[in-house]
Amino acid sequence: MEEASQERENQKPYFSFGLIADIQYADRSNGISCWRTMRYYQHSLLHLQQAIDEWNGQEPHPRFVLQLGDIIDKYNRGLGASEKALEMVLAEVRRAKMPFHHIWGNHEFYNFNRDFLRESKLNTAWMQDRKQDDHKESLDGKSTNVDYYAYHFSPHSKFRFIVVDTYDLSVLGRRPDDPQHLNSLHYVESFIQNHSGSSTNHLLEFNGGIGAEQLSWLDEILTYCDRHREKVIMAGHIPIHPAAIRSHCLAWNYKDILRLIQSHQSVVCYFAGHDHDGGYYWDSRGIHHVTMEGVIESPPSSNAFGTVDVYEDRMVLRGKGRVKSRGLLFSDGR
Ligand SMILES: Nc1ncnc2c1ncn2[C@@H]1O[C@H](COP(=O)(O)OP(=O)(O)O)[C@@H](O)[C@H]1O
Repeated sequence: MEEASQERENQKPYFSFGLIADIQYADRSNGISCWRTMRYYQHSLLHLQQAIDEWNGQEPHPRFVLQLGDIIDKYNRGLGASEKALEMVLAEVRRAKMPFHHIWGNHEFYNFNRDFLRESKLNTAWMQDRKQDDHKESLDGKSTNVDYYAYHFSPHSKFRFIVVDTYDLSVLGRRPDDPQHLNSLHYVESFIQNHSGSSTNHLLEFNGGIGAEQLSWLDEILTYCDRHREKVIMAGHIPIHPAAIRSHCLAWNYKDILRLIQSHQSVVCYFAGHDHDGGYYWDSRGIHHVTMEGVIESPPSSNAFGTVDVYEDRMVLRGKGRVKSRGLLFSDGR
């Protein structure tokens, strides 16, 4: 028994990656949010610096970082400082020895529209995987639909990461006459009409969902991963499991998303941000739902980021500041 745990301790991970969420930088004094929580708008940049220093100093350093969205705060827009604030955080990101995969959250859409984001450094889909496997079955990393921002990549033959766009269904980021904007309004209206007994607390403007086309793209990728015995780690801004959050921060169509990913044995974990208190749940199908604590609500004496070590049978999240450390075991068959 002791030998087994000793062996475990001596094991080297296949690779590691960093996690950080809700930096929400703005050149603005600390303030209380409408949820009566304290937000540290300027200090969040120092927190990002500290996280990058720590990752750069790790040996070996993490292969990449998943930045889970809301990199700058909505207040920048009112200050006319959206591009400047973005440049400030990206200047920090450039110091990192590893690439960042950026996810888009509601605050990206308060500051910019999709056309801007697509052309910006926050579009990291160029790191998508376009590899062909041994059977010459091609798996094109990027979705063919240009309107949503989702892609996948494989840093190790046994693992694949899928970045999903949880504002694909949304009333943020598109012009009011855009077909997908209208489609999103229609989704909410018809949900309210057809689900009279269900809770609609999460159908808020600052949440959104994954549209039908993206879901079918996801289904295809996950089918490929099931077949090739790859373990899938998903990441999106909005949480998708009601037990992994403390508030109403839940994707509009979380039930559809959960139903889909739980039907594929490849999915082992879903990382999200958005709910700054963080949360965790290991669902009935063995999928770990980790909601990362937000940098913006971390006092100067603390922080909120993590490094995940990936092994054959588990991941280990080493949390810093408000982020709890956790072992994330892969269930049998996952
Ligand atoms: N009903 C609620 N009660 C308390 N906090 C909530 C509630 N709904 C959402 N939140 C909080 O709102 C935050 C999401 O914030 P954010 O994306 O920054 O938008 P905003 O700036 O509009 O609050 C999360 O920290 C979440 O916990």
